[in-house]
Amino acid sequence: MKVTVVGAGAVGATCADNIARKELCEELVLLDIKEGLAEGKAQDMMQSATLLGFDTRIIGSTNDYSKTAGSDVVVVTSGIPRKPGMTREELIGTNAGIVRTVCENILKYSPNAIFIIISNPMDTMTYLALQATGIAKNRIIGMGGTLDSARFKYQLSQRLNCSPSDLNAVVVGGHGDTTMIPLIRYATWNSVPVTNFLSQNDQEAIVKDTMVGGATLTKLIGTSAWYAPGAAGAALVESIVRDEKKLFTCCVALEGEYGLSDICLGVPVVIGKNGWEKIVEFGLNEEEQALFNKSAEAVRTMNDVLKTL
Ligand SMILES: NC(=O)C1=CN([C@@H]2O[C@H](COP(=O)(O)OP(=O)(O)OC[C@H]3O[C@@H](n4cnc5c(N)ncnc54)[C@H](O)[C@@H]3O)[C@@H](O)[C@H]2O)C=CC1
Ligand SMILES: O=C([O-])CC(=O)C(=O)O
Repeated sequence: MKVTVVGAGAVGATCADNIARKELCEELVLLDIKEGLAEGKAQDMMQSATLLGFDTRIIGSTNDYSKTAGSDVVVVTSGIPRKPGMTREELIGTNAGIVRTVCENILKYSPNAIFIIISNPMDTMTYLALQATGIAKNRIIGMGGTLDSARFKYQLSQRLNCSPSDLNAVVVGGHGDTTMIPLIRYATWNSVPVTNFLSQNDQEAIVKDTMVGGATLTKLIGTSAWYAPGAAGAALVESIVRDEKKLFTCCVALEGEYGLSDICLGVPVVIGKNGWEKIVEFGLNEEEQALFNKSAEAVRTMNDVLKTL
Protein backbone atom coordinates (compact mmCIF):
# COMPACT_ATOMS: atom_id res chain seq x y z
CA MET A 1 0.00 0.00 0.00
CA LYS A 2 1.08 3.54 -0.72
CA VAL A 3 -0.40 6.61 0.94
CA THR A 4 0.31 10.28 0.17
CA VAL A 5 -0.40 13.17 2.50
CA VAL A 6 -0.44 16.57 0.79
CA GLY A 7 0.39 19.44 3.11
CA ALA A 8 3.12 18.84 5.68
CA GLY A 9 1.78 21.41 8.10
CA ALA A 10 0.18 20.73 11.47
CA VAL A 11 -2.66 18.44 10.31
CA GLY A 12 -0.78 16.73 7.47
CA ALA A 13 2.30 15.90 9.55
CA THR A 14 0.17 14.63 12.44
CA CYS A 15 -1.89 12.50 10.10
CA ALA A 16 1.29 11.10 8.50
CA ASP A 17 2.77 10.39 11.93
CA ASN A 18 -0.34 8.41 12.91
CA ILE A 19 -0.30 6.50 9.60
CA ALA A 20 3.36 5.57 10.08
CA ARG A 21 2.97 4.54 13.72
CA LYS A 22 0.07 2.27 12.78
CA GLU A 23 2.02 0.89 9.79
CA LEU A 24 -0.95 1.44 7.50
CA CYS A 25 1.22 1.32 4.36
CA GLU A 26 4.66 0.30 3.20
CA GLU A 27 5.35 3.69 1.64
CA LEU A 28 4.16 7.07 2.83
CA VAL A 29 4.80 10.26 0.85
CA LEU A 30 4.53 13.66 2.49
CA LEU A 31 4.32 16.50 -0.04
CA ASP A 32 4.33 20.25 0.52
CA ILE A 33 4.90 23.30 -1.66
CA LYS A 34 7.22 24.88 0.93
CA GLU A 35 10.84 24.08 0.11
CA GLY A 36 12.31 21.44 2.41
CA LEU A 37 9.36 21.22 4.82
CA ALA A 38 8.08 17.79 3.77
CA GLU A 39 11.61 16.32 3.43
CA GLY A 40 12.52 17.63 6.88
CA LYS A 41 9.39 16.31 8.59
CA ALA A 42 9.67 12.97 6.76
CA GLN A 43 13.25 12.55 7.98
CA ASP A 44 12.29 13.58 11.51
CA MET A 45 9.49 10.96 11.54
CA MET A 46 11.79 8.29 10.06
CA GLN A 47 14.24 8.97 12.86
CA SER A 48 11.49 8.00 15.34
CA ALA A 49 10.99 4.62 13.61
CA THR A 50 13.44 2.62 15.74
CA LEU A 51 12.17 4.31 18.89
CA LEU A 52 8.52 3.65 18.13
CA GLY A 53 9.03 0.36 16.31
CA PHE A 54 7.45 0.99 12.92
CA ASP A 55 8.64 0.00 9.46
CA THR A 56 6.79 2.41 7.18
CA ARG A 57 9.11 4.17 4.71
CA ILE A 58 8.40 7.91 4.74
CA ILE A 59 9.47 10.08 1.80
CA GLY A 60 9.30 13.87 1.72
CA SER A 61 8.73 15.83 -1.47
CA THR A 62 8.75 19.53 -2.32
CA ASN A 63 5.96 19.64 -4.89
CA ASP A 64 7.35 16.73 -6.96
CA TYR A 65 4.20 14.77 -7.70
CA SER A 66 6.09 11.99 -9.49
CA LYS A 67 7.03 10.78 -5.99
CA THR A 68 3.34 10.25 -5.22
CA ALA A 69 2.80 7.98 -8.25
CA GLY A 70 0.65 4.94 -7.67
CA SER A 71 -0.81 6.07 -4.35
CA ASP A 72 -3.79 4.07 -3.13
CA VAL A 73 -5.00 6.77 -0.76
CA VAL A 74 -4.27 10.52 -0.78
CA VAL A 75 -5.05 12.81 2.14
CA VAL A 76 -5.37 16.49 1.17
CA THR A 77 -4.55 18.92 3.99
CA SER A 78 -2.93 21.69 1.93
CA GLY A 79 -4.27 25.18 2.49
CA ILE A 80 -4.42 27.88 5.08
CA PRO A 81 -6.02 27.34 8.51
CA ARG A 82 -8.24 29.94 10.18
CA LYS A 83 -7.16 32.37 12.87
CA PRO A 84 -9.21 33.20 15.98
CA GLY A 85 -12.43 35.03 15.09
CA MET A 86 -12.57 33.65 11.53
CA THR A 87 -14.99 31.09 10.12
CA ARG A 88 -13.85 28.13 8.06
CA GLU A 89 -15.85 29.55 5.16
CA GLU A 90 -13.58 32.60 4.98
CA LEU A 91 -10.75 30.33 3.77
CA ILE A 92 -12.46 29.53 0.48
CA GLY A 93 -10.76 32.22 -1.60
CA THR A 94 -7.27 30.86 -0.90
CA ASN A 95 -7.97 27.18 -0.42
CA ALA A 96 -10.16 26.51 -3.48
CA GLY A 97 -7.26 27.18 -5.87
CA ILE A 98 -4.87 25.09 -3.77
CA VAL A 99 -7.21 22.11 -3.50
CA ARG A 100 -8.06 22.18 -7.21
CA THR A 101 -4.38 22.24 -8.27
CA VAL A 102 -3.42 19.54 -5.78
CA CYS A 103 -6.25 17.21 -6.86
CA GLU A 104 -5.42 17.64 -10.55
CA ASN A 105 -1.72 16.96 -9.95
CA ILE A 106 -2.39 13.93 -7.77
CA LEU A 107 -4.76 12.41 -10.33
CA LYS A 108 -2.09 12.56 -13.07
CA TYR A 109 0.13 10.18 -11.11
CA SER A 110 -2.43 8.19 -9.10
CA PRO A 111 -5.49 7.65 -11.32
CA ASN A 112 -6.96 5.06 -8.96
CA ALA A 113 -6.46 6.86 -5.66
CA ILE A 114 -9.10 7.39 -3.02
CA PHE A 115 -9.07 11.04 -1.87
CA ILE A 116 -9.65 12.17 1.70
CA ILE A 117 -10.25 15.92 1.74
CA ILE A 118 -9.47 17.79 4.96
CA SER A 119 -8.76 21.37 3.80
CA ASN A 120 -11.46 23.90 4.75
CA PRO A 121 -14.17 24.82 4.10
CA MET A 122 -14.21 21.05 3.87
CA ASP A 123 -17.74 20.39 2.52
CA THR A 124 -17.15 22.76 -0.38
CA MET A 125 -13.58 21.52 -0.92
CA THR A 126 -14.96 17.97 -1.20
CA TYR A 127 -17.53 19.12 -3.77
CA LEU A 128 -14.71 20.89 -5.61
CA ALA A 129 -12.50 17.78 -5.53
CA LEU A 130 -15.31 15.75 -7.05
CA GLN A 131 -15.67 18.28 -9.87
CA ALA A 132 -11.93 18.77 -10.40
CA THR A 133 -11.16 15.05 -10.65
CA GLY A 134 -14.36 13.72 -12.22
CA ILE A 135 -13.72 10.36 -10.57
CA ALA A 136 -16.33 8.01 -9.10
CA LYS A 137 -18.11 9.62 -6.15
CA ASN A 138 -17.21 6.81 -3.74
CA ARG A 139 -13.52 7.72 -4.08
CA ILE A 140 -13.96 11.24 -2.66
CA ILE A 141 -14.36 11.44 1.09
CA GLY A 142 -14.48 14.64 3.12
CA MET A 143 -13.21 14.41 6.70
CA GLY A 144 -15.21 16.51 9.15
CA GLY A 145 -17.97 14.52 10.83
CA THR A 146 -15.46 11.91 11.96
CA LEU A 147 -13.67 14.59 13.96
CA ASP A 148 -16.87 16.31 15.09
CA SER A 149 -18.26 12.98 16.33
CA ALA A 150 -15.06 12.37 18.32
CA ARG A 151 -15.42 15.84 19.84
CA PHE A 152 -19.09 15.13 20.60
CA LYS A 153 -18.02 12.00 22.52
CA TYR A 154 -15.41 14.05 24.36
CA GLN A 155 -18.01 16.63 25.43
CA LEU A 156 -20.43 13.89 26.51
CA SER A 157 -17.70 12.10 28.48
CA GLN A 158 -16.85 15.31 30.35
CA ARG A 159 -20.47 15.80 31.46
CA LEU A 160 -21.12 12.10 32.17
CA ASN A 161 -17.72 11.57 33.79
CA CYS A 162 -17.23 8.41 31.75
CA SER A 163 -14.81 6.98 29.22
CA PRO A 164 -15.28 8.47 25.73
CA SER A 165 -14.68 4.95 24.37
CA ASP A 166 -17.91 3.75 26.01
CA LEU A 167 -19.90 6.29 24.03
CA ASN A 168 -21.54 6.10 20.65
CA ALA A 169 -22.48 9.43 19.13
CA VAL A 170 -22.61 10.98 15.68
CA VAL A 171 -22.57 14.45 14.20
CA VAL A 172 -24.08 14.84 10.72
CA GLY A 173 -24.50 17.79 8.35
CA GLY A 174 -21.89 20.37 7.45
CA HIS A 175 -18.50 20.87 9.07
CA GLY A 176 -19.18 24.46 10.10
CA ASP A 177 -19.70 26.24 13.42
CA THR A 178 -23.42 26.58 12.71
CA THR A 179 -24.01 23.78 10.19
CA MET A 180 -23.07 20.63 12.11
CA ILE A 181 -25.79 18.61 13.83
CA PRO A 182 -24.81 16.56 16.90
CA LEU A 183 -27.58 13.94 17.10
CA ILE A 184 -27.91 13.71 20.87
CA ARG A 185 -31.16 11.72 20.59
CA TYR A 186 -29.13 8.85 19.12
CA ALA A 187 -26.12 9.08 21.47
CA THR A 188 -25.66 6.17 23.86
CA TRP A 189 -23.48 5.20 26.81
CA ASN A 190 -22.94 1.48 26.34
CA SER A 191 -26.24 1.25 24.48
CA VAL A 192 -28.26 3.32 26.99
CA PRO A 193 -29.45 6.68 25.59
CA VAL A 194 -27.41 9.49 27.16
CA THR A 195 -30.60 11.53 27.38
CA ASN A 196 -31.47 9.28 30.37
CA PHE A 197 -28.61 10.80 32.34
CA LEU A 198 -28.47 14.44 31.23
CA SER A 199 -30.70 17.42 31.97
CA GLN A 200 -32.07 19.40 29.03
CA ASN A 201 -29.64 22.21 29.89
CA ASP A 202 -26.68 19.84 29.87
CA GLN A 203 -27.77 18.35 26.56
CA GLU A 204 -28.02 21.79 24.98
CA ALA A 205 -24.61 22.80 26.36
CA ILE A 206 -23.00 19.62 24.99
CA VAL A 207 -24.46 20.21 21.53
CA LYS A 208 -23.34 23.85 21.53
CA ASP A 209 -19.82 23.06 22.78
CA THR A 210 -19.47 20.36 20.12
CA MET A 211 -20.54 22.71 17.34
CA VAL A 212 -17.96 25.34 18.26
CA GLY A 213 -15.29 22.75 19.11
CA GLY A 214 -12.96 23.86 16.32
CA ALA A 215 -13.46 27.57 17.04
CA THR A 216 -12.80 27.05 20.75
CA LEU A 217 -9.47 25.36 20.02
CA THR A 218 -8.56 28.01 17.44
CA LYS A 219 -9.07 30.69 20.08
CA LEU A 220 -6.95 28.81 22.62
CA ILE A 221 -4.12 27.85 20.27
CA GLY A 222 -4.09 30.83 17.89
CA THR A 223 -4.50 28.54 14.87
CA SER A 224 -6.76 25.55 14.31
CA ALA A 225 -6.35 22.12 15.87
CA TRP A 226 -4.30 19.22 14.52
CA TYR A 227 -4.04 16.25 16.91
CA ALA A 228 -7.63 15.04 16.61
CA PRO A 229 -7.93 16.14 12.95
CA GLY A 230 -4.76 14.21 12.07
CA ALA A 231 -5.97 11.17 14.02
CA ALA A 232 -9.37 11.34 12.29
CA GLY A 233 -7.71 11.41 8.86
CA ALA A 234 -5.57 8.40 9.79
CA ALA A 235 -8.63 6.50 11.11
CA LEU A 236 -10.25 6.85 7.68
CA VAL A 237 -7.04 5.72 5.95
CA GLU A 238 -6.99 2.71 8.28
CA SER A 239 -10.56 1.71 7.47
CA ILE A 240 -9.74 1.91 3.75
CA VAL A 241 -6.40 0.09 3.67
CA ARG A 242 -7.55 -2.62 6.11
CA ASP A 243 -11.00 -2.78 4.52
CA GLU A 244 -12.50 -2.47 8.00
CA LYS A 245 -15.91 -1.29 6.81
CA LYS A 246 -16.26 0.96 9.84
CA LEU A 247 -19.08 3.45 10.07
CA PHE A 248 -17.93 7.08 10.14
CA THR A 249 -19.67 10.35 9.42
CA CYS A 250 -18.02 11.66 6.25
CA CYS A 251 -18.82 14.28 3.68
CA VAL A 252 -19.91 12.48 0.50
CA ALA A 253 -21.88 13.19 -2.66
CA LEU A 254 -25.59 12.74 -2.05
CA GLU A 255 -27.87 11.58 -4.84
CA GLY A 256 -31.26 11.60 -3.20
CA GLU A 257 -30.16 10.26 0.19
CA TYR A 258 -31.56 12.32 3.06
CA GLY A 259 -33.66 14.04 0.39
CA LEU A 260 -30.71 15.93 -1.16
CA SER A 261 -28.76 15.89 -4.42
CA ASP A 262 -25.83 17.70 -6.05
CA ILE A 263 -24.14 18.38 -2.73
CA CYS A 264 -21.45 16.83 -0.52
CA LEU A 265 -22.53 16.70 3.11
CA GLY A 266 -21.76 14.73 6.27
CA VAL A 267 -23.71 11.48 6.64
CA PRO A 268 -22.89 8.09 8.16
CA VAL A 269 -20.99 5.97 5.62
CA VAL A 270 -19.26 2.60 5.57
CA ILE A 271 -15.57 3.10 4.77
CA GLY A 272 -13.68 0.22 3.14
CA LYS A 273 -11.29 -0.65 0.34
CA ASN A 274 -13.49 1.03 -2.28
CA GLY A 275 -13.69 4.32 -0.40
CA TRP A 276 -17.14 5.11 0.95
CA GLU A 277 -19.16 2.04 0.15
CA LYS A 278 -22.60 2.73 1.51
CA ILE A 279 -24.60 5.61 2.97
CA VAL A 280 -26.54 4.65 6.07
CA GLU A 281 -29.82 6.55 6.33
CA PHE A 282 -30.91 7.40 9.87
CA GLY A 283 -34.54 8.08 10.48
CA LEU A 284 -34.20 11.80 11.15
CA ASN A 285 -37.19 13.36 12.87
CA GLU A 286 -38.79 16.50 11.49
CA GLU A 287 -36.65 18.86 13.54
CA GLU A 288 -33.40 17.06 12.64
CA GLN A 289 -34.30 16.95 8.94
CA ALA A 290 -35.05 20.69 9.05
CA LEU A 291 -31.59 21.31 10.56
CA PHE A 292 -30.06 19.06 7.90
CA ASN A 293 -31.80 21.00 5.12
CA LYS A 294 -30.65 24.29 6.63
CA SER A 295 -27.11 22.97 6.82
CA ALA A 296 -27.31 21.96 3.16
CA GLU A 297 -28.50 25.45 2.22
CA ALA A 298 -25.48 27.02 3.88
CA VAL A 299 -23.11 24.60 2.15
CA ARG A 300 -24.80 25.24 -1.21
CA THR A 301 -24.22 28.97 -0.75
CA MET A 302 -20.49 28.25 -0.37
CA ASN A 303 -20.54 25.85 -3.33
CA ASP A 304 -22.01 28.70 -5.41
CA VAL A 305 -19.07 30.90 -4.39
CA LEU A 306 -16.82 28.45 -6.25
CA LYS A 307 -18.34 29.65 -9.54
CA THR A 308 -17.21 33.21 -8.80
CA LEU A 309 -13.55 32.35 -8.06
N1 LIG B 1 -11.73 19.06 7.98
C1 LIG B 1 -11.30 19.18 9.23
O1 LIG B 1 -11.86 18.58 10.15
C2 LIG B 1 -10.13 20.05 9.53
C3 LIG B 1 -9.61 20.86 8.54
N2 LIG B 1 -8.50 21.62 8.79
C4 LIG B 1 -7.99 22.38 7.66
O2 LIG B 1 -6.81 21.76 7.17
C5 LIG B 1 -5.99 22.71 6.51
C6 LIG B 1 -4.55 22.59 7.01
O3 LIG B 1 -4.47 23.00 8.36
P1 LIG B 1 -3.04 23.04 9.09
O4 LIG B 1 -2.30 21.80 8.80
O5 LIG B 1 -3.29 23.45 10.48
O6 LIG B 1 -2.34 24.25 8.30
P2 LIG B 1 -0.77 24.47 8.11
O7 LIG B 1 -0.60 25.88 7.68
O8 LIG B 1 -0.04 24.02 9.33
O9 LIG B 1 -0.38 23.49 6.92
C7 LIG B 1 -0.86 23.65 5.63
C8 LIG B 1 0.27 23.27 4.70
O10 LIG B 1 -0.22 23.30 3.35
C9 LIG B 1 0.87 23.67 2.55
N3 LIG B 1 0.43 24.09 1.23
C10 LIG B 1 -0.16 25.25 0.87
N4 LIG B 1 -0.40 25.28 -0.45
C11 LIG B 1 0.03 24.09 -0.94
C12 LIG B 1 0.07 23.51 -2.25
N5 LIG B 1 -0.42 24.15 -3.32
N6 LIG B 1 0.59 22.29 -2.37
C13 LIG B 1 1.08 21.62 -1.32
N7 LIG B 1 1.10 22.12 -0.06
C14 LIG B 1 0.57 23.35 0.11
C15 LIG B 1 1.55 24.78 3.33
O11 LIG B 1 2.88 25.01 2.88
C16 LIG B 1 1.47 24.23 4.75
O12 LIG B 1 2.65 23.54 5.11
C17 LIG B 1 -6.65 24.06 6.76
O13 LIG B 1 -7.41 24.45 5.65
C18 LIG B 1 -7.55 23.79 7.96
O14 LIG B 1 -8.61 24.69 8.04
C19 LIG B 1 -7.87 21.61 9.99
C20 LIG B 1 -8.35 20.82 11.00
C21 LIG B 1 -9.53 20.00 10.86
O1 LIG C 1 -11.65 24.77 13.27
C1 LIG C 1 -11.00 24.79 12.21
O2 LIG C 1 -10.88 25.78 11.48
C2 LIG C 1 -10.30 23.55 11.79
C3 LIG C 1 -11.30 22.47 11.78
O3 LIG C 1 -12.02 22.30 10.82
C4 LIG C 1 -11.54 21.79 13.05
O4 LIG C 1 -10.66 21.73 13.90
O5 LIG C 1 -12.65 21.28 13.19
